[in-house]
Amino acid sequence: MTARSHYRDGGDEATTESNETEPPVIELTDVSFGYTSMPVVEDVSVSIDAGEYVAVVGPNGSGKSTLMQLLLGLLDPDSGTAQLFGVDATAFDDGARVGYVAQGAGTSREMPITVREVVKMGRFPHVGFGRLSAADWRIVDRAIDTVGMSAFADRRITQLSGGQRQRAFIARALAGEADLLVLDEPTVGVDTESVDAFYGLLESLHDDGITVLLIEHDLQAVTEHAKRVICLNREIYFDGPSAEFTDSAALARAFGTGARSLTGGNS
Ligand SMILES: Nc1ncnc2c1ncn2[C@@H]1O[C@H](COP(=O)(O)OP(=O)(O)OP(=O)(O)O)[C@@H](O)[C@H]1O
Repeated sequence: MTARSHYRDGGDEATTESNETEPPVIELTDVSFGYTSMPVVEDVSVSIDAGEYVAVVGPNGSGKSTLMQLLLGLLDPDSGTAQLFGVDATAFDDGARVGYVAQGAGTSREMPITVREVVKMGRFPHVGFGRLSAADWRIVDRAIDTVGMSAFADRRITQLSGGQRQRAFIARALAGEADLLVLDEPTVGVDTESVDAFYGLLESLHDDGITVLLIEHDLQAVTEHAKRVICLNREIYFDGPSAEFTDSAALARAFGTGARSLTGGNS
């Protein structure tokens, strides 16, 4: 039995089989980190299991991106431990299992390549830099179709809207058969009409058993869509079901007195 997502099987099965002995996808234990002697993440312990859909929220400069880099092994904790799929995050080397969509991904002008070429890169960990087989190309095209980008497959990535670019990079992760999708503020630059559709896509990937972890500034969107919320402001102020976050005192404590309600537009 495996806790890996069913996306690779064509998504026919709606649930993820779990194995009692499978380690959490992400496990941070008492992690502290500072760029200087001042910690920006302090004593953070978080465990995320396969198939969860989690949003990290917090005010500007509260350590959200730093936390993502710690759990992806891009930064080494000053103290505590960070594990990815049961392995020390900095030593983790099965990069295809993790699809990371950074903020502003694909906006560089040095990237005049098409959506299909971007998504094709998702196969490289599996085939090296060799030629893709017909089966690999089917996986690429299915990934593009899953994110609703078939009509734009030959469009240059630099000629897409913010939301379309996000979809292209999610497709690259799907082509790599990622089990974990990590997104840093994915709806920045996405027009309001497309935000719901974007969350619909994340929901369907979650239904396929993919673990979804995102940083989101839109608190309303978080409580509507993510299943679990982690509210960070150097330390964790709240970690629980998103439905319980709405009126949480933690919201006011983490964001300050101006953010007592989610309808106030604070972020
Ligand atoms: N490379 C760096 N070197 C030094 N300080 C940094 C670096 N990156 C971030 N910081 C500082 O660490 C703190 C946390 O930053 P981080 O980017 O993790 O916050 P964030 O919650 O993601 O912020 P935002 O919501 O504004 O993107 C901030 O005070 C920031 O200025």
